[in-house]
Amino acid sequence: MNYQGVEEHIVAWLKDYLNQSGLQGFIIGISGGIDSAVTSTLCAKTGAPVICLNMPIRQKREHYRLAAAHISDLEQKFPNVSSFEIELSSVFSHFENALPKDVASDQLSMANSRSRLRMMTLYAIGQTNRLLVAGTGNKVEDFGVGFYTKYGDGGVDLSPIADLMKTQVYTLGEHMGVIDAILNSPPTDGLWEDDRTDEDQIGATYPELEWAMEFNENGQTMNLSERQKEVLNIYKKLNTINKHKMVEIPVCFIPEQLK
Ligand SMILES: NC(=O)c1ccc[n+]([C@@H]2O[C@H](COP(=O)([O-])OP(=O)(O)OC[C@H]3O[C@@H](n4cnc5c(N)ncnc54)[C@H](O)[C@@H]3O)[C@@H](O)[C@H]2O)c1
Ligand SMILES: Nc1ncnc2c1ncn2[C@@H]1O[C@H](COP(=O)(O)O)[C@@H](O)[C@H]1O
Ligand SMILES: O=P(O)(O)OP(=O)(O)O
Repeated sequence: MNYQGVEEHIVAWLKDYLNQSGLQGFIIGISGGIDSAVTSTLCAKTGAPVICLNMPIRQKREHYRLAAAHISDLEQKFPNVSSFEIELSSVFSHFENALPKDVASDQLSMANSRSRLRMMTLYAIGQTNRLLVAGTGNKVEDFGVGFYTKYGDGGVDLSPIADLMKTQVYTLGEHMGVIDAILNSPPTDGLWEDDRTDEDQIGATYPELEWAMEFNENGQTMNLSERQKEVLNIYKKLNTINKHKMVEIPVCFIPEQLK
């Protein structure tokens, strides 16, 4: 892949969309992971105003530090980048306390609620400052395994890196000078009370999932190893149960004779 060409293409695409939208710039949540680091760097390169938000929710110290280090690096390199830190832990605790006990103790529901609280915050600050919310999803997460929160980190205005596989996002990040600490840290959604990585949750690495996505799309026939069969099963299962995130919302159309 021609990474310089890809960088220039995405930056031009962002500028073009921004011009057509009539808004002023971009806002992005920064987690300390590679996707938000690359997306924010691409947005910064448009020269338009960019706000980076660090939004800890009972965050692991290490994730918080990585996000802060990336934001500081970007602010030093680009005068059009500014940032806020919005501590959401107490808001999240109030929300938890307002919910029925069985919901508040449902870890998956609460993990996704963290993501939705961040989405709400991005749109609040974005609207006041006339900014587009930039999405950070990549191709294998968004269109392969659907590994994101519906209307959480999936609730965005535009998706600059959604046609790049996760491994390509890493290489683009390296090409654009994203800090080593982020390039070297394992992907994690940081939505849980423990330290689980994406690989722990999914049961396969991103390179394995990318292989499965391509294999599945190309309809190849070959002898598969036991591990390849296992990975393909994981991929197909997630792709199927999360299909609803990859298609348009079903609309109940009213037949003409009933109108
Ligand atoms: N990028 C990341 O690494 C990242 C970011 C956020 C979340 N995550 C992970 O992604 C996962 C998200 O969990 P999830 O997918 O269960 O939550 P989700 O909220 O994204 O999707 C589940 C919801 O979708 C709806 N739904 C389910 N089946 C449907 C169907 N057939 N048709 C229409 N709607 C349907 C229901 O409202 C259900 O509650 C978690 O494991 C979380 O840790 C990863
Ligand atoms: N702590 C965070 N602060 C700001 N934005 C965040 C934070 N954690 C996550 N985000 C945003 O959500 C997406 C997806 O995050 P995952 O870590 O992959 O779940 C991330 O790219 C940020 O934009
Ligand atoms: O979306 P991010 O930036 O949190 O990246 P990752 O999922 O690799 O942690």
